[in-house]
Amino acid sequence: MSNHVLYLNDASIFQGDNLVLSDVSVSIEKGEFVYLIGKTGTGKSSFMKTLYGDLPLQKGQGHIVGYDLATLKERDIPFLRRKLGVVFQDFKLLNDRTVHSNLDFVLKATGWKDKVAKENRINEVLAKVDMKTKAFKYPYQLSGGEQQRIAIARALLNDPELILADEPTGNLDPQTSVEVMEVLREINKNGNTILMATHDYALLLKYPSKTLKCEDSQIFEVVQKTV
Ligand SMILES: Nc1ncnc2c1ncn2[C@@H]1O[C@H](COP(=O)(O)OP(=O)(O)OP(=O)(O)O)[C@@H](O)[C@H]1O
Repeated sequence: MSNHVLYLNDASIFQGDNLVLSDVSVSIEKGEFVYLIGKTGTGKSSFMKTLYGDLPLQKGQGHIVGYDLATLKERDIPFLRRKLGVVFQDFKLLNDRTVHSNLDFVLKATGWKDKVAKENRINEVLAKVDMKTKAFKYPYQLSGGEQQRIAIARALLNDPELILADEPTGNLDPQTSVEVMEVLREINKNGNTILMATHDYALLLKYPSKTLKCEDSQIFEVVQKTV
């Protein structure tokens, strides 16, 4: 049995008719922490969108957490997303609900009914990001770094097989970026697989790990020099 959570072979990524990436052959194994880098406009977000079903895979093979991207149906997408945790640069929390209610909303939407089980799960994920004391706060009462921790907690609710983080530190200052990165690394050490798109080369140098680069319509693995 292979340990791939993601496997693409000779895949092409399109935005409409516009070919963004071609000949994409990459794989991610269970437990890996993988960076996705590349200049602006080289296709990082398009790649991520293809992985969570926002863009169709029109050419080539792609398998992610047990789903075949080439034959993915509209009705499969919510189920695919339950097996993925997605974290965005702009957090995407619901501002009119408390942290607790943001998390409860996702649990309800993904079929959790038992009240005690929901409370336990909310407490567990908040503990993982060190935010247990902030459950009653509204997102606008939190700093950017704290909001991103909550977004990470939300991504963890359904114990995802792969976390896709699209520039999760893009809106944060350098010190807060390091703190959020420490949270992601801790989660990775505890067994979660993470693919993180970033522009933040300081983080790459500080925390070297497998790195994929988008350039000239291709994705390839780069060998990093450690410092
Ligand atoms: N909705 C869209 N419709 C058409 N073309 C798009 C769309 N979104 C992005 N593109 C194009 O696809 C290419 C890749 O964009 P993408 O956003 O994936 O790059 P990126 O590497 O994530 O950039 P950034 O680092 O700025 O977020 C660009 O040429 C962009 O203009």
